[in-house]
Amino acid sequence: MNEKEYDFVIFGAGAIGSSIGAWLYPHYNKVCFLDRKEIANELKEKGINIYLNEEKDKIQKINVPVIEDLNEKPDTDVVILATKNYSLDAVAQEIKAKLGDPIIIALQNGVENQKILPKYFSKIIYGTICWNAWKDSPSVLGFSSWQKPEEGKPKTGSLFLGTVGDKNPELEGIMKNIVNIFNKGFDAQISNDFQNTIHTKMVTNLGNCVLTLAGHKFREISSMKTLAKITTNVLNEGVQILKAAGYSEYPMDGVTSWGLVGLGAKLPASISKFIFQKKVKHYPMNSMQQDIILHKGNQSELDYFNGYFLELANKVGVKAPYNQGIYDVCKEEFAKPNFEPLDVADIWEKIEGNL
Ligand SMILES: NC(=O)C1=CN([C@@H]2O[C@H](COP(=O)(O)OP(=O)(O)OC[C@H]3O[C@@H](n4cnc5c(N)ncnc54)[C@H](O)[C@@H]3O)[C@@H](O)[C@H]2O)C=CC1
Ligand SMILES: CC(C)(CO)C(=O)C(=O)O
Repeated sequence: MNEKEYDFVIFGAGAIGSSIGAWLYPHYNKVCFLDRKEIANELKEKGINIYLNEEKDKIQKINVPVIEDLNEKPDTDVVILATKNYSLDAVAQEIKAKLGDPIIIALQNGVENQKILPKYFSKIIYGTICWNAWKDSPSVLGFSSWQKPEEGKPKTGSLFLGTVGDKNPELEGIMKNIVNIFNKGFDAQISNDFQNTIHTKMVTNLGNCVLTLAGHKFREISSMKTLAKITTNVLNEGVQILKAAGYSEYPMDGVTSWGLVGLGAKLPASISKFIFQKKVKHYPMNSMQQDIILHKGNQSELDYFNGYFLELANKVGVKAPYNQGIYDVCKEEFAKPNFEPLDVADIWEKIEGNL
């Protein structure tokens, strides 16, 4: 096949941008990373040091090309946008001003990017990420793969790419070429049903804020049963909202299935906590825990996940008391200058009145 050789810039060398780059760059070298000065400098000096799960003894160092400004790469064909949703508008303006209208691959969780990016760009491919990654420092990256082990194949993550709206044959062709390039380094596939793909993934993201609020993995959890009960009900409401809004499930390896969510909500919490515990092992540290607890920030994607579902619930007339309660508590707690995760019993006390 006659493969087009695109020049890629990964805009945002955080957990997701760095994992994609670390998997791809050794097999396809027309890739460079862009991040803020301090992060860029550390990456230039130390490379990306990547490990799977807790296997820090098997860390792999990959030296990668890094830039601090898009003006250093005026011939960029494709920008892989791997920033959070809350940075997206400013970043889109910068790309527009410096590169015009390149091909964009948007990797955010949620659908806020579908509102923002079409204001600036005409060739947008969206992605749904099926792995969890975190940064111990700008140059040290851990990830958890959800892939079943395959003999002789290193584990990576899986990425589902798709377009939204009317199909544009040129963009579909570009997407196929990009998938072929990505497959040199990691598993990428095309989803012909992108809205259902990203909405299915977002159900899992509804739990991000619960685990952040409760400090899962960061503090003692006084009742795993209560944490499981809250999280499972938050996710189950998400499934009911999506069904009422006409979405259907798009199964992806590692992404919690709607059947399992429903079962978890139906079973007594003393049993569903075991399903919950097994599942969260896939997500050692979700992206919101990284923002709020690890990096001690007060910006998060709460509004683009639970906030979006609450708006949808309102539109389709579905009640979502768990999501509303948790959203309200997170809004208040995450805004505090020195957020400290709450005891799960206190979270329960704050939300149970509204259930
Ligand atoms: N971390 C995870 O496990 C997963 C994350 N996601 C989603 O992927 C998206 C990216 O998440 P992460 O990689 O975790 O975020 P991150 O916060 O680790 O990385 C974002 C990077 O973008 C950089 N950045 C932001 N604005 C910039 C600017 N103006 N100029 C230069 N660099 C800039 C930041 O410095 C940071 O290094 C989010 O929407 C998240 O929800 C999806 C699945 C899993
Ligand atoms: C890994 C996962 C699914 C955890 O919820 C995620 O998407 C995130 O961290 O934002």
